[in-house]
Amino acid sequence: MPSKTQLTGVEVSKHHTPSSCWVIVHGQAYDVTDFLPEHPGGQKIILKYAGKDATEAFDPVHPPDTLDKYLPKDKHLGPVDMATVVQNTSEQDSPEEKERQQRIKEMPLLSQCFNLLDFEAVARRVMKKTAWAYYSSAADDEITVRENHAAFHRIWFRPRVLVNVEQVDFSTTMLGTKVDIPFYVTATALGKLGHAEGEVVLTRAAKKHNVIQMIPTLASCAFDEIMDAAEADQVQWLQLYVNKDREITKRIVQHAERRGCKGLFITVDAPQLGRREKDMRSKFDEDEGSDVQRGSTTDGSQGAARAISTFIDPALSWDDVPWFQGITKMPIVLKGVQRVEDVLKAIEYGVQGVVLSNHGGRQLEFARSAIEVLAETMPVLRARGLQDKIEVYIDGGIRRGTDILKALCLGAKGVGIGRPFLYAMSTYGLDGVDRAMQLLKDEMEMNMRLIGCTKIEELDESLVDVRSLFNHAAPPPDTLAWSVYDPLVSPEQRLL
Ligand SMILES: Cc1cc2c(cc1C)[n+](S(=O)(=O)[O-])c1c(=O)[nH]c(=O)nc-1n2C[C@H](O)[C@H](O)[C@H](O)COP(=O)(O)O
Repeated sequence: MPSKTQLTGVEVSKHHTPSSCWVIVHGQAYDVTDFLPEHPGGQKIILKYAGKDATEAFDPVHPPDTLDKYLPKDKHLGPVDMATVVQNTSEQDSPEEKERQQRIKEMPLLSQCFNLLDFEAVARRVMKKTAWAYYSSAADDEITVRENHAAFHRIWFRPRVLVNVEQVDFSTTMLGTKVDIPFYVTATALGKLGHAEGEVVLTRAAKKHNVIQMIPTLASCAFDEIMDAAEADQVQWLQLYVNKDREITKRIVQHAERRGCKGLFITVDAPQLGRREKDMRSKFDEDEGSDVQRGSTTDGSQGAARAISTFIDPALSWDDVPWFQGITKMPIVLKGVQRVEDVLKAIEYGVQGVVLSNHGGRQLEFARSAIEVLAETMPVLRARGLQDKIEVYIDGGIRRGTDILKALCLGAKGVGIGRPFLYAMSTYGLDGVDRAMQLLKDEMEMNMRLIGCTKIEELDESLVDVRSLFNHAAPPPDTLAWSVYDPLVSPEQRLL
């Protein structure tokens, strides 16, 4: 029997309309009637769970403290006797979900994943449709996301031989922090779409391998939750989407600095989030809204991306850089720079670093790969004696130790890796991310030996052949167009 102070499922279920809307989250009932018009993810998603348990839809995209932060105390109605709540099992009972559960049972052993793409193959088979769509999607025809990977295959090595490579050390520093290997976990939003614990899984793996984690603005976990999950000396950076309301941005940046973040990565390639059609197609439910910052309404029908990003300020410009330098002492890095002219400008403005990046192909379609922009940039900086004035990182399409080595030979300080760690987390949890990072370490050690180097400082452009890198003769296949192309004369007609 429910205790006197507990609400029952029947009582909550009576409040399922826009004029009286209660939901249950983590066993607590909330009156969200007045909040409906303010919900950044739109009203529909909440009304879909009106009078019901909304926990499963709520968790992937809202940090746990969201309701405490945004809902007045008098709307917190108290505990619900969950034994009296009728759970919505329609999705679990669907044939698709049953098939997915079967594929999960048949997953390969973790030890059978030998490279980062193996995790992607498993993720594609076992992840929920919405989660796979959000993580894997990229802009428009997904040409750039494939170019990010393909560009590395247009670079060949010129290895040294007869070098004593018995002792190999690929540790380095990033913004002054010593790391065991020159990659970091880059910012990727909505970690709980792939794993119930979200970004804190990446925090734990980053600690184990002494690499840096970049905390996303749009994380599923609360920022403080991710900082608290780090161990004493573990270094984390903050990735920032700049809010139209600069007071909110200032609060976020100064809080991150107080908590000990060691770098501010301002995302500059997303004045508006790109058009990611896989994400849109997966009918991202407007109500899975997101922990967007206040003051914006969203159009959930555009998939997760649009539903979580209308707070981002498209007016952000170079004029804002001095303002940021005035509100924080953290090193400032511009994430999403895509041409050498802007790297030179970043040096003029005195920022400490840039990430050459096209956002994993999720933003401007036909943006060039970061490795190609790197190969364009570093010779110009060296010619002007500016190569030590700024730390240059790249991300996008890095899947092998050799990709990391090519980037460092061309002058990168380090690289960011996104999707592979999401897929490893979504399939095998912490063990998956741990193995993914170890695989990269093993590949780095072997390939450092094979190119005849023992330390990061020895990696230079003489070790790579980039003659075909700038040759776009064969861009990634335009699969979408070719799949629907209707030739003027069909092959059968041609035979007549
Ligand atoms: C895969 C992924 C990437 C996202 C990402 C979410 C996902 C699922 N999100 S997004 O929702 O807005 O697009 C972010 C983000 O929050 N902020 C950001 O700066 N970059 C974001 N990125 C881009 C990311 O930081 C790297 O630039 C990109 O992932 C590198 O490419 P790979 O995935 O191939 O390693």
